[in-house]
Amino acid sequence: MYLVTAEQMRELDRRTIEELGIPAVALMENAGRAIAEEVVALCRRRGPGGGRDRGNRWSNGGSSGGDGGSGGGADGSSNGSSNCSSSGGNGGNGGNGSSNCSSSGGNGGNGGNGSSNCSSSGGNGGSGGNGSSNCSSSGGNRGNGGNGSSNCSSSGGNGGNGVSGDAAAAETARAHGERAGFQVSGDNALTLAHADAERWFILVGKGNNGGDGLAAARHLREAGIAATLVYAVPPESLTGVAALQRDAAAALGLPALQYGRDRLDLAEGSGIVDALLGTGAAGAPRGAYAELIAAANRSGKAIVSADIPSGLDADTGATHEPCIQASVTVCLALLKRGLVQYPGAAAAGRVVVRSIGIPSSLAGEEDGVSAHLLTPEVLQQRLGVDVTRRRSPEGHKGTYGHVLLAGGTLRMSGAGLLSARAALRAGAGLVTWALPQQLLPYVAGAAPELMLAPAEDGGAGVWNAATADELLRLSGQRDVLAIGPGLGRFAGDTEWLRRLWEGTACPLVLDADALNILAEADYSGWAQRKHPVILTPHPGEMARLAGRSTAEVQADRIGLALAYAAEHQVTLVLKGAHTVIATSEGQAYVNTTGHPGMGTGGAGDVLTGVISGLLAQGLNAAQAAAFGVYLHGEAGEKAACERGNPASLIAGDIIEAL
Ligand SMILES: NC(=O)C1=CN([C@@H]2O[C@H](COP(=O)(O)OP(=O)(O)OC[C@H]3O[C@@H](n4cnc5c(N)ncnc54)[C@H](OP(=O)(O)O)[C@@H]3O)[C@@H](O)[C@H]2O)[C@@H](O)CC1
Ligand SMILES: Nc1ncnc2c1ncn2[C@@H]1O[C@H](COP(=O)(O)OP(=O)(O)O)[C@@H](O)[C@H]1O
Ligand SMILES: [K+]
Repeated sequence: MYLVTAEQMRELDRRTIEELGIPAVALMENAGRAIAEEVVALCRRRGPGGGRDRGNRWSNGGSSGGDGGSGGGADGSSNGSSNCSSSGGNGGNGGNGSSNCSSSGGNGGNGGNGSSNCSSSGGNGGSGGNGSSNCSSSGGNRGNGGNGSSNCSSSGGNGGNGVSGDAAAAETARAHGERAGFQVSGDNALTLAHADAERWFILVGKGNNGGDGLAAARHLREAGIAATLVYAVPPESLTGVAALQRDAAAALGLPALQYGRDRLDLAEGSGIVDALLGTGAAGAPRGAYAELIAAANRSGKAIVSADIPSGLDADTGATHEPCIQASVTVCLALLKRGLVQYPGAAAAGRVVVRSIGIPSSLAGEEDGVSAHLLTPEVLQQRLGVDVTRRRSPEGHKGTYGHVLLAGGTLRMSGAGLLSARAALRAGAGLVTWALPQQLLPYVAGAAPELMLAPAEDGGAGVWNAATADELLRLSGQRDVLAIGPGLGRFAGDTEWLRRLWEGTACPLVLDADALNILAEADYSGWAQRKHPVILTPHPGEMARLAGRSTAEVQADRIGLALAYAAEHQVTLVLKGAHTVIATSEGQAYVNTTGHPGMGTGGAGDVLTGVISGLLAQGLNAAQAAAFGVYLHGEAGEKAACERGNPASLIAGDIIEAL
């Protein structure tokens, strides 16, 4: 899935309109319809008069996708769960909003709604794979299979009718399904059993985002939902296609208020569509926009944002003050970068990407820069990774490469051990851990699968500059050199690292203090390497490398990672929630796996080992970095699930879950 900036999106809009001849108003009409469908889907999920429904999932397509975080359910359900293997009992819901699960709904259950990376199956009468992605799913008899799913192998059950969620609509579908030869159904995506209990306020801005909201209001009216327009500016100031939408809404008699002129109490409604600011916004919301955003957040009502939450920087994920805190963001056409980086990702709630007639095939790399959400499809199709990690039947340990790890000191021996063990679990055939001599008695036997290469340390249990010769010698027979976990700093470390940088004929992975050494060196003057370098900084290390503050790094992670990787011709892994991988050729990948439980000492050392282990097996730098980050996050999710409470997750658990 592509990730675009506001400017790239505008260019795709322009090309669709000018080169394909699709009228702008048709795109807006589709946008409005998509937003209305997601409002209906949200109303179904929460029931009449429900409160806020905030979750955080991406899904691509269907109006019923992504029930993440809805919590609670019938017998044997796993709603809102993640990383679990579950099965719903009779009448249960299996796997709603789940991720990385194997789940199956029992009789009458729903299997795999909004799930990702799942194998799921709905039982009799269940729904399989609604809004899911990367799934293999199947609905049972009378089930709904694969609505809005992408990249799925899914099959609906007998009599299924592509409808989901709403019980009344499902009942209608069943009735029709049983009448052979004559099947009629209404517009199910805009059908809501309790529509008359809903009243939505549509906050309308001056630009095309406001136009989307106006179109949505008409479609909501069609679904029987009362929609009241709230203009942030005098309606007369709207222009172009947004003005067309304004006039259509007025002709239909939709009630309209103007902020600051008419009385408004958002608490009187059951939900809010935020169509104030989209990709055309510049800077922090001003005047009436800011006041409406603050009032919407205060109201406690569910908010569905059109395209992006108003107040969000669509490119960076930075949030202005104020910024809408949405339950659902209906992202139009292509996923905006700002929706996948924090704090924007949190402000967006659940993100649903809806197609509106702008072909994604138009998105390309004309300017040499592109960004993608890191999914199994991207790993396989764009990066050419065999995600099954198949082993050759005739393979042996020599087939899978040999990692050399330089790290660990007496005070930080665990970091080296974690890295080395993770490299083994990632599938490297052999791993040698080079470490200061004095550590040997303490770590010998801690991982019997490891080979240890003690380096002379003068009895202090720390590294010294003289060890470069020994490391150069050892690296001659190894496939990758990883430096950093538990390394510490020492006299002459800059020259030590320069010698390894210039003298090794294999890929290098640098982490922890190796990055701090690099940050202090002007390494642009070092000899160019023939073999790739992967840097794996956390935001603090990135700040030192880039000479910025940590806050500046976090303010535009994708942009900074791309710029740094291109300038220094390295593969960069900027760690943290939704880790960014940037390649020297101008590609960025934003990870989709991981868990807050991974914020624990040593988790990064494990990642270094995983990436090194993959490099040793012959993956190239981009493949190893991206797949390593993906697997590491997936293992973290699994380990968090297995621990019961994610707070108790420790780095070693991630290794065991690999
Ligand atoms: N065919 C298409 O084009 C399609 C477009 N689509 C939709 O259009 C959206 C982009 O629309 P857009 O470019 O009109 O900009 P948009 O975000 O509505 O706002 C701009 C207006 O807001 C104002 N303003 C700006 N910053 C402000 C601030 N900080 N505080 C206060 N006001 C501020 C500024 O007014 P000004 O200050 O210049 O008078 C300007 O007029 C996109 O996100 C998607 O939803 C889809 O329907 C697909 C088809
Ligand atoms: N909230 C989170 N969500 C997902 N991954 C996380 C989160 N917090 C930390 N991580 C991951 O855990 C690892 C922590 O690495 P790092 O900070 O280098 O730890 P250490 O230096 O202790 O080894 C990184 O891979 C990071 O992406
Ligand atoms: K918006």
